[in-house]
Amino acid sequence: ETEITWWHAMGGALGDTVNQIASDFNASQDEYKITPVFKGTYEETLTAGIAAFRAGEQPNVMQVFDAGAATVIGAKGATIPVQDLLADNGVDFDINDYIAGVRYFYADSDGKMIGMPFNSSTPIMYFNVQALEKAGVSAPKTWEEFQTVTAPALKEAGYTALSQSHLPWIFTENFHSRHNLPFATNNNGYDGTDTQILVNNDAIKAHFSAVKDWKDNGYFEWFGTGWGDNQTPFEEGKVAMWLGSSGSFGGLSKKDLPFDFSATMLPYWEGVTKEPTQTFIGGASLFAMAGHDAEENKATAAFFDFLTSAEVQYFWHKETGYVPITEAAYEMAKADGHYDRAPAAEVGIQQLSLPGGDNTKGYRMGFYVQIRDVMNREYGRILTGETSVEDAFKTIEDEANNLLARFAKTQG
Ligand SMILES: O=P(O)(O)OC[C@H](O)CO
Repeated sequence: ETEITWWHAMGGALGDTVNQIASDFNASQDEYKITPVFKGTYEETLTAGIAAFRAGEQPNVMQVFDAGAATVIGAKGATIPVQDLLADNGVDFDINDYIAGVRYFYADSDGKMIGMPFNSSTPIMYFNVQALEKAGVSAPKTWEEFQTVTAPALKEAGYTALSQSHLPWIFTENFHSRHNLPFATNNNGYDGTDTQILVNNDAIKAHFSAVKDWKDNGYFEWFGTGWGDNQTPFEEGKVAMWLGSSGSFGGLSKKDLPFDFSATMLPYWEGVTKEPTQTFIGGASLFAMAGHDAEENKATAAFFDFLTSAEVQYFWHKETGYVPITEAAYEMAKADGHYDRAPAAEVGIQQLSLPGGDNTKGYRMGFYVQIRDVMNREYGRILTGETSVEDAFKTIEDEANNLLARFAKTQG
């Protein structure tokens, strides 16, 4: 039996599902055994993986989140492109089996898939059904509706209207995609590494000015950069609407919440666009780390083959809320009546399937994890009144461009 390891960042209910998939794989055959190891947050898992690679102790499979993708894809020799791994080990692979939104996010500039899409999500709006009923409103489609109708009514009914769990992901990266606005030069970073960020623009500055006003009016609360810090007040029924990941659906469903919840698409600014576009995938993918022998690589390929089967993908989607990454798994979910039973479970994939544009496929920027740190620091300073929106975005632009220039140098 060949043993392989899988480092991941899936805690709580997600971790239970990861363990279940690993056990099912191990039980499905007797040649290979995979051991999943929880390594903490996405950031901690990436840091641990890079350190392990430098020490020659890397796992066979490493989960890398969206923000770390450019860095890992750019680290030549650190991973085996998944498309090569599968072909070398006789596993059928057709990129067109994957839904359009996930096909090229973890691919190189030639369209070769480098990372195996695994947990693909998108940010959506969850809401407390009874809170909205009490306030006599429905979930807003636009931010204009939010600030003029929904939030004042919810405040009157005794609720903070909104919280969110990831300002860079939801209010920055997907803000640009939802409004089809360019986020970086070079085709949002996909066409080269001499890229500059385009985050210092009027639309997002107006958005953050509005968010600060909402906070000052008691319509919005920011509980810090921690994901759970912002989700918990929603679960407790204090905050009526919460922007989180479609991958939070399963965890919320398994909790005994004191209200019914549902979900809808991420609002947009009608003043910015009358034709809102799709968001792009978040979450993470699995990379096959280089430096292992042929038998272990064969085991990794077998595991990826198992993982991407329609049955396993549908199980993962149903349990967690991460979107089905293959057309076959999506069809299986529909045929099984999953969305008849839980309509909110389809919101993520529906939002990913809205009309797209030139700027809706995400971004490719190296050292982006550090760029998010700069954003989080500056956004926190905006919300606590320590800096102005204007100064914060100038700082983010300058520091991000310095990081991008440093990354470009590492790429030769
Ligand atoms: O919470 P997830 O897994 O949907 O990931 C959200 C973001 O994409 C993380 O960068």
